[in-house]
Amino acid sequence: MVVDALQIPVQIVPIVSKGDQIQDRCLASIGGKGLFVSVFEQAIQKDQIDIAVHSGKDMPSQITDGFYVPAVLARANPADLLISKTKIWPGATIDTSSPRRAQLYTRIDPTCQIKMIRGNVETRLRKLEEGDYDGIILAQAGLERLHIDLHAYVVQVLDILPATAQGIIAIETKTGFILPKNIDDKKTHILFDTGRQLMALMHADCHDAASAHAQWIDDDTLQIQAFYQDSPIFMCQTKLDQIDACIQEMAGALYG
Ligand SMILES: NCc1[nH]cc(CCC(=O)O)c1CC(=O)O
Repeated sequence: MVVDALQIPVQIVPIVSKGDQIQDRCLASIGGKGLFVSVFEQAIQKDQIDIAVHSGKDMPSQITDGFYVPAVLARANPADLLISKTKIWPGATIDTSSPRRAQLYTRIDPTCQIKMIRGNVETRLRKLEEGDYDGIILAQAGLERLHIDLHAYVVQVLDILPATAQGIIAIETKTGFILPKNIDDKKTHILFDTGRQLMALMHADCHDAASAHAQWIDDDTLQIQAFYQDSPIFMCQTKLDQIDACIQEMAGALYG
């Protein structure tokens, strides 16, 4: 997608990050903030690559000094999906390694049992097939990008707050490097920055049961929703020039 947008000859350098090796992203127990991005930052420093392409939601809330995000792509659908073999029932066993999904799904079904399985999407779907658990929660955007065929499953769009920057692909590079073509989706970039700034103010990232999710209501109004651990979902609407005040207030209420 990024290569298409840049419209210049690009050399793709595949890099396996620690997160990929462990085959599970943002797993709280193996921790280490920015598991995904640090290896890419090292490759940029060594001039092995010019830019890194990340899933925005896997990036730490604050970017490493000396790096910046010159562009994000237009956001894909940020929804989370609940995938199961048959319609899910109260008390079902649900697979997720995301503290946010565990916290928010438990609010929908307090009798559910959360199981944290390691593995990529294929492994998880196979284990669902084999009956290791009854349901699995995954991001719609990721499933669509991987062209995973879900027609054999029951798929339900979950009414839970998505992760900060879910569905947003972000480009990272070192300060001073200018992209040969401006491919930034400005409106998505505002959502990206707003959510991440609020997460940083809450001292939270994807290892925490927390999220700050911004969306456009109209051309110059944002809606921001956020929660931290067992707090309710806080919501505010703000005009563009008041975003900062709005997230300061929300952070104060959520992370006192
Ligand atoms: N936590 C891992 C992760 N990081 C980005 C995506 C794909 C969705 C996206 O780009 O936002 C996924 C998979 C998932 O959460 O189901």
